[in-house]
Amino acid sequence: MKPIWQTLEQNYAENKARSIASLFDKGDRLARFSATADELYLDVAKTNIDDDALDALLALAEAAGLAERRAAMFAGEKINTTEGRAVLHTALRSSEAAPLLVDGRDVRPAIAETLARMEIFAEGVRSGKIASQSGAPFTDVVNIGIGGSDLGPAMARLAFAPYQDGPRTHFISNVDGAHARDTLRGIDPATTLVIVASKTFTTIETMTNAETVFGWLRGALGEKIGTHLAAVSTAQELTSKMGIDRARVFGFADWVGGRYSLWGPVGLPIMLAIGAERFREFLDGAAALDAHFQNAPLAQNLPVLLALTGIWHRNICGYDTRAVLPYDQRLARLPAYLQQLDMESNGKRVQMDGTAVERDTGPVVWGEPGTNGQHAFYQFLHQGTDVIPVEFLIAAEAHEPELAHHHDLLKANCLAQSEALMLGRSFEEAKQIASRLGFEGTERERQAAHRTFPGNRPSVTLAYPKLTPFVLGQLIALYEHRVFVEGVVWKINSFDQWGVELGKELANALLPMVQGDEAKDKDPSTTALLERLRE
Ligand SMILES: O=P(O)(O)OC[C@H]1O[C@H](O)[C@H](O)[C@@H](O)[C@@H]1O
Repeated sequence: MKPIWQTLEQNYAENKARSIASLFDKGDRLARFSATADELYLDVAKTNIDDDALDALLALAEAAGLAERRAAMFAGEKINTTEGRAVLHTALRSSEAAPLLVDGRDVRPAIAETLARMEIFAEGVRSGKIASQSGAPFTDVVNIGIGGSDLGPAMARLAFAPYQDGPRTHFISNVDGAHARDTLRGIDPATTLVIVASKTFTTIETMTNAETVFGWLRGALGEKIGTHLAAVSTAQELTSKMGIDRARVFGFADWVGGRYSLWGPVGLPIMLAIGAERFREFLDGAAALDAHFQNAPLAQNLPVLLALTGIWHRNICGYDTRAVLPYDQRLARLPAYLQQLDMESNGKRVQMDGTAVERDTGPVVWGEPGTNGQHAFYQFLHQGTDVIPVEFLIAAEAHEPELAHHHDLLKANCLAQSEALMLGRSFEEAKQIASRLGFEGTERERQAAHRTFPGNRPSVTLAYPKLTPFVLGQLIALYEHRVFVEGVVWKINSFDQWGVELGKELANALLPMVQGDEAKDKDPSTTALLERLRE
């Protein structure tokens, strides 16, 4: 593998200062540096990756055994080796019939049965057949969950606003009582359905919020609140302990990672909001991308191209972060969703075999919708001392035909930003601008320096016809597989998350001290903070 990394490093060392725009002079760059998968179009041409570098990156993926690892994942092999689990979120959206065995048992019947139960429940609630205690239809759904049991449906809820024809959906995740209090304000408990979503059903934030929200329901409905409850979990026995009727519990298996779980019961709030048919379209989009990932040649494979671009920027160029900038207000929560998907999956420092990683792994992922970001941090993107590779997302068409002029502005801005990042503005051009503004002599030079854009800053663009359920399904699956491919090249386990455990343990130990016990065995900084935070 070494020579491939060296080839890439050498390529970059020789071409670091080359203009990205000049790469378009040679041959049909776009034919190689763009690809489509059903409704998605990916353009990675505005990067400093040339033909030789792309060849080497593709060789890197091959040498890492990508094809075998991919086959192992889809076949249900236990590739999450620290937890001894298969990784089969793809099975939740698959319509294939051939048996898929985990520990010798076909997992497909249970998936189909749960999806059918979810559909009956969701359509029952939406039609009013499954109603509140008083018989009135449910008007609101409150989902209580955190991390993977929150971010997916919360992100999709915004994305699917134009399709929302069911009850309103609300999300309580943070253990901060303010989240529960502010979310419940203005909602009527008499017509609210509460879903407790937790893979493990032990997460302290979710259990605490559930007790609080149950109390809120009891205050309005009396002790019997069962008709207002549902649960989503892998731990069915724990849901019964909380008094949730088995018929209202939607289970899934431990081979669905929390941050990969919105395709199954964790997606129940989405199904309630947009209906079973639209939810199936969402699954179909993801399944289409799964098929593309498995079958398209690596050089035209969207997740592979996106991952290799990520590896180039992270490992070869040394960029620490990547910005995801959706020019789509309804994808406002996509960056937060991707932070968990990407950073919890690939924020790792040891390889599968327990030895230290050889290269930097996942970058910081962050972002905000365009055009809002333009008026906040884009200054940094264009003229800051760090280079930040950017990923733009844009739809050809909006859901508001009567506001088409808004969408035209959105598109023009998105394209302008990738162009400006790549082309920049030379000192010479800036001097002409300064002249036109009336500056002369050294003041003209000084003003021009501030108005110069270095350019040569890379970006990729994902374009799609319209933000439909099918397209969102494709998009999310694309990012999932991108994370997978990067993880394979880095030889890490993208499916565990041991890094979240220590804080949880220490919080348990600190709770009694926060509540008044003497601070014991704590460093002076923590002890002083404990004193200060006591009410
Ligand atoms: O769904 P739950 O079991 O409640 O877990 C919620 C979240 O908490 C954990 O700490 C993990 O880091 C996340 O991956 C998970 O999604």
